[in-house]
Amino acid sequence: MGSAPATVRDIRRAQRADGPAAVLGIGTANPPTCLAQDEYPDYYFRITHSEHLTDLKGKLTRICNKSGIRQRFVHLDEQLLAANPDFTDRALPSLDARVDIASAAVPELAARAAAKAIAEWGRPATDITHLIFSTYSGARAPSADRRLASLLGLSPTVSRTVLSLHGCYGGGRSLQLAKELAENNRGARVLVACSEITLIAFYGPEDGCLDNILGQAIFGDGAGAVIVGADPVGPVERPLFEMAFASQTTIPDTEDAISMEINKGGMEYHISNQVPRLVGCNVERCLTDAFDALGVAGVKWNDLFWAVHPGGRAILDRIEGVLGLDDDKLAASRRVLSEFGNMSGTTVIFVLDELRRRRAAKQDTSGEEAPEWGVMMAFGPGITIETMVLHTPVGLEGN
Ligand SMILES: CC(=O)CC(=O)SCCNC(=O)CCNC(=O)[C@H](O)C(C)(C)COP(=O)(O)OP(=O)(O)OC[C@H]1O[C@@H](n2cnc3c(N)ncnc32)[C@H](O)[C@@H]1OP(=O)(O)O
Repeated sequence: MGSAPATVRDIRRAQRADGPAAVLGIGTANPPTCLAQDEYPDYYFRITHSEHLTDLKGKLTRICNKSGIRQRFVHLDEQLLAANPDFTDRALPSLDARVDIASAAVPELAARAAAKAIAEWGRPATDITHLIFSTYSGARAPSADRRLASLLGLSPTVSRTVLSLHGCYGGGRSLQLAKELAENNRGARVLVACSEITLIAFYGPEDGCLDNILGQAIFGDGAGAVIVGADPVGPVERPLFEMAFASQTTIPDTEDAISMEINKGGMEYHISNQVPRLVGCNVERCLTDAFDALGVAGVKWNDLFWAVHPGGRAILDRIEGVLGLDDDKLAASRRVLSEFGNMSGTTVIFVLDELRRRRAAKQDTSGEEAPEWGVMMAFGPGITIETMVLHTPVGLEGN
């Protein structure tokens, strides 16, 4: 190997970044059709020709009223449904048509979010070295990551990875993987893109299928993108959140609590009504383990900032209760739930975006310092809990 002696250890050291991975840009996007939550039961039962199922409509109305959601955005509008009437009946083989639509729409939505993240980051898209794409709508190869790379004009040497069917922890998982890539590859710039459209799992109401009624009440469509990299190059790159520690925990004996399955009629899912309790019983242990790993004891949860996946209003209530959080601590999560619903893995990226805006606004209006340390958490099938300890560089405008 040439004249200079180099050990594998030296090479390894030179390959790694010096500092922690950080979020360098965030972007989000939604499809244009906006549905008001208080009108949704009428809308859904009308477009699925199911007005006669009055008990189910009553149930959907009750859940919508308690969901903490004001509005959601969806790709599947009335016109698209009229062109694909089979989508209302999950017994019909509509998967091909759904996959056709999703294969175009999912990367296009991701591209809109990614363009915003790249613009905030400030460097050309061709400087992106890695791409991690997460979606529950993927059922083809080459898949949405390949299409997104083309839409954005990424380099042909970009290293691509797809995460499929991770559901609501897809965003958390992608960000942890991005952290590992950025810290282990000096100079790496990782684009994380999550894009979810509920079209793959849309069907009409059926007696005995209450999971669908819950899903109809809470899920929405959206895409989120984040640029992650270590050792930011100033003055162009400005770290929004540094990623201090990340872990994944699986709650034992909960395989059946949240599940998703692709069938001939689209994706079906099950969400146990025990999910808020199961998540609530396990979050504190995940947090304590994370801070123990950092060698920090006795953390007061109210001294942190919080970016929690708003899977449902009851999940946020439960977490707030078990951790004794002040009223405003989950405000970013509640706001995203209210304005967009649960967009599965994408949602936590919207929460990070909302959180940094709130922090900047607070600093501008009151001059009050927001907490320096915080936590991001996301939950999904498994039940899997993703935990990440975040740090905001002090004195940076916009943090
Ligand atoms: C997909 C992924 O990977 C990850 C995810 O995020 S999965 C989704 C996670 N989200 C959840 O699990 C939802 C959490 N639950 C909630 O937010 C709330 O329970 C809720 C908004 C659904 C209802 O609010 P609430 O305060 O519990 O009201 P409550 O009056 O007790 O219940 C209202 C109705 O919801 C129903 N309900 C609650 N959880 C349900 C569930 N998991 N499935 C079906 N119905 C459910 C109740 O049975 C009740 O029905 P009735 O009115 O007929 O009695």
